[in-house]
Amino acid sequence: MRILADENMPAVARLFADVATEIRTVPGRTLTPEQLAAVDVLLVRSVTRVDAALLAQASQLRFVGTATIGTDHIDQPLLQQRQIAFASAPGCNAAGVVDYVLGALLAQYADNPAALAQARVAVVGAGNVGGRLTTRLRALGLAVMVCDPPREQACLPDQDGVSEPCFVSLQEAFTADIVCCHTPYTRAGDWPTHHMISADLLQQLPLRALFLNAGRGGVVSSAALLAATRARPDLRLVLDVWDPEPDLPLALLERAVMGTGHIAGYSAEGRVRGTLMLRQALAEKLDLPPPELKVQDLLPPVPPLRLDSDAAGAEQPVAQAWQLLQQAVLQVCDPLGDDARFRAALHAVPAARRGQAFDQYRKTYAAERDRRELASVPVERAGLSATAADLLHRAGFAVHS
Ligand SMILES: NC(=O)C1=CN([C@@H]2O[C@H](COP(=O)(O)OP(=O)(O)OC[C@H]3O[C@@H](n4cnc5c(N)ncnc54)[C@H](O)[C@@H]3O)[C@@H](O)[C@H]2O)C=CC1
Ligand SMILES: O=C(O)C(=O)[C@H](O)COP(=O)(O)O
Repeated sequence: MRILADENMPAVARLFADVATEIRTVPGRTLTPEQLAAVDVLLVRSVTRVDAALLAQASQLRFVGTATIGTDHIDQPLLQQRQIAFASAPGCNAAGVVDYVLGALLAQYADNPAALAQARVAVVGAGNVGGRLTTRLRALGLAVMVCDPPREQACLPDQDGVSEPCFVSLQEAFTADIVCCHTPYTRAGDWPTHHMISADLLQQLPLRALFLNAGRGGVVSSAALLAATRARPDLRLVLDVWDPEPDLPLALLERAVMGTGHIAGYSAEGRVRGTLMLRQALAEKLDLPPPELKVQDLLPPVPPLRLDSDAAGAEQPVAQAWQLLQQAVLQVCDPLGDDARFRAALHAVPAARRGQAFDQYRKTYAAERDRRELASVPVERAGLSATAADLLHRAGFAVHS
């Protein structure tokens, strides 16, 4: 079986070696129809548009897998019509996105992290990512409302089987202090998300509200974000995804209080889990042996986190606990550092090479930034107050006594 994979697919050799006669890796953004001529299995990421043009010479193709949650880059009806099996990796990097959001919010409440607990949050799109985010924020004591009309109409419970008690409209979501957007990018259906969030809607946000998009850039146009922040300079934008990618307008990055290059889901676990899920799906669809390795076999163990509880000050247990949480989350997942590296990468090149710089930033991030999920990071309970240990546990850390 001949496998062609994106060069940024971690652990592909280890996971697919037993079922492949050949594994070739190539840059996903510039994949050509010729490269697919004698290929049985294609493994892609979000940067490869899998459509009729790309598959023009793929007469041998039996399976397409994308190691991503989003599937807007795949022509699924075409695959069905050509009887090519398809799999994505739903939920693979959802925990990583939630860690990123938590890090971004704690960084934005730098002076007084405990004040985050008082913020009213709206989560738009409450699937694998938004559902987990809602659970995590509520566990930390935040009031969270949820806007997800498809889920509301279908009376779908979240990934933990819980029915959402706080569904609101998009209009109402934009009365929150923090709006986090985690919808897919869709152009059809009852609730298409293409440019769903308008400049008018953004301008209805309360003073100094924060809008975070870690779903897909196309859900809100750059023009709308620029117009809204021109009219309302107090609004805070945290953007991980852009319209368009990779050639985003630098003017929008200048307006954002935090900007990163589509890396919210780039935890080491999330990326390896994505490849592993494709290996599992290939086994099921083509009746092959299942993979023998698990996520933990493919990653090194994580050393315990070192926290400086003295630096946080002990006079107020709740305030201290939030400061420790901020310290802990930002050590593991550092959106401020990611933001600085992103700006530096894009400013270092002329406009014509910005798209390449965007891709290079993501590639380097994935290869060099060993970002682990909070759930994999051990925290020693000794030396922590009961309040701090409890808060770290509720944030998702593996707190050990
Ligand atoms: N920035 C990053 O690194 C990452 C971005 N993503 C993006 O986040 C998106 C969401 O991921 P998941 O939660 O795993 O997807 P999911 O499919 O599990 O959940 C999406 C949710 O959005 C809801 N939704 C759909 N249309 C909506 C609308 N018009 N208004 C409100 N809600 C709507 C759906 O009902 C569903 O509950 C993905 O499609 C992907 O595009 C995912 C992972 C990483
Ligand atoms: O899973 C998704 O959907 C995402 O947006 C991923 O973070 C995309 O990562 P790449 O496939 O572009 O590396």
